[in-house]
Amino acid sequence: MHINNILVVGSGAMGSQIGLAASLAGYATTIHDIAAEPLAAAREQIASRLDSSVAKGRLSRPDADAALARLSFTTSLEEGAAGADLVIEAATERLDVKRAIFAALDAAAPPHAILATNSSTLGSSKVAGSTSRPGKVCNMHFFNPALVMKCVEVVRHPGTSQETVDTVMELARRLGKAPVLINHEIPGFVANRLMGAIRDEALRLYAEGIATFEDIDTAAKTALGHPMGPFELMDLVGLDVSYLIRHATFAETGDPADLPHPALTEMYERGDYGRKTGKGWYRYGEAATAVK
Ligand SMILES: NC(=O)c1ccc[n+]([C@@H]2O[C@H](COP(=O)([O-])OP(=O)(O)OC[C@H]3O[C@@H](n4cnc5c(N)ncnc54)[C@H](O)[C@@H]3O)[C@@H](O)[C@H]2O)c1
Repeated sequence: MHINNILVVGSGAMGSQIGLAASLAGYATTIHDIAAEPLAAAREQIASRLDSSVAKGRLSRPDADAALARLSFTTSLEEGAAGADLVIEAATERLDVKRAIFAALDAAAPPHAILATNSSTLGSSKVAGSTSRPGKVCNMHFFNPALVMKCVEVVRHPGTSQETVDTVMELARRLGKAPVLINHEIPGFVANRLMGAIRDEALRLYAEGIATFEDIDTAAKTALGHPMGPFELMDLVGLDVSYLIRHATFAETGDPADLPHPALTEMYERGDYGRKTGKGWYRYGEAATAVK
């Protein structure tokens, strides 16, 4: 299926960068949000990101201007969906919100349009039933920051059609990404499960007093070539986010092994969320560099 027009729903951390990636790849792209403020902030951030790419010589001025001209912004879902061939939903991570969005998209988007969700934790089978086109629904899971990270996980639910999978994989390639296909929905998909396994082992080693968290981070970087240690990564992602994801996973699986590690719970309850609060495993100064 040929894609010309893309709608991105949600203009937050992920939606704004997914929208920019699509317009840079040449697609006429609309970004929608329920509120005008985040939409205006996204537009401003996109314009300044393009300016800085031009200043660094990574993008020509005409290409930056053309990318901005291919983007439009709207608070009307109906307006944004009307001409869309493919929608990437990147709104707040709440099932009720996403179900309502998918029902509205189903009513407003052309019958051929594919409806994908960028959700990290909700398999698309949870929203496909809100539409009359479950075969055209899947996860298209980008990583943060979406402009930079190459991986996109395309996750099919049992009813996703092969044409939908092929179209979304091809779109990801056209956005300059390296898509991976996940054949069955599983909490955390693949990349976050791998990351979770490393994080859990790091927490276990630390809690048993085998090594300090600083030394565990050092080993991950110097022996495994990871750009960041698991504790540094938890601070970057936000300990609150890690904590809430573990609870959401536990709610789905009922497996006590999926509950957050006690060290994580303790920090969450203290309000030490990592970089965003200035203290997590490490302490962060004004410039958000670790000062320990
Ligand atoms: N942040 C990450 O690292 C990350 C990584 C991969 C995937 N995701 C997924 O991306 C999605 C968005 O995450 P985010 O971090 O960008 O969140 P965010 O909070 O930065 O942005 C969400 C945006 O959605 C908007 N919104 C809320 N309800 C809406 C509605 N009904 N219609 C339209 N817009 C609505 C909000 O106003 C907000 O601007 C989530 O599903 C999340 O699981 C996030």
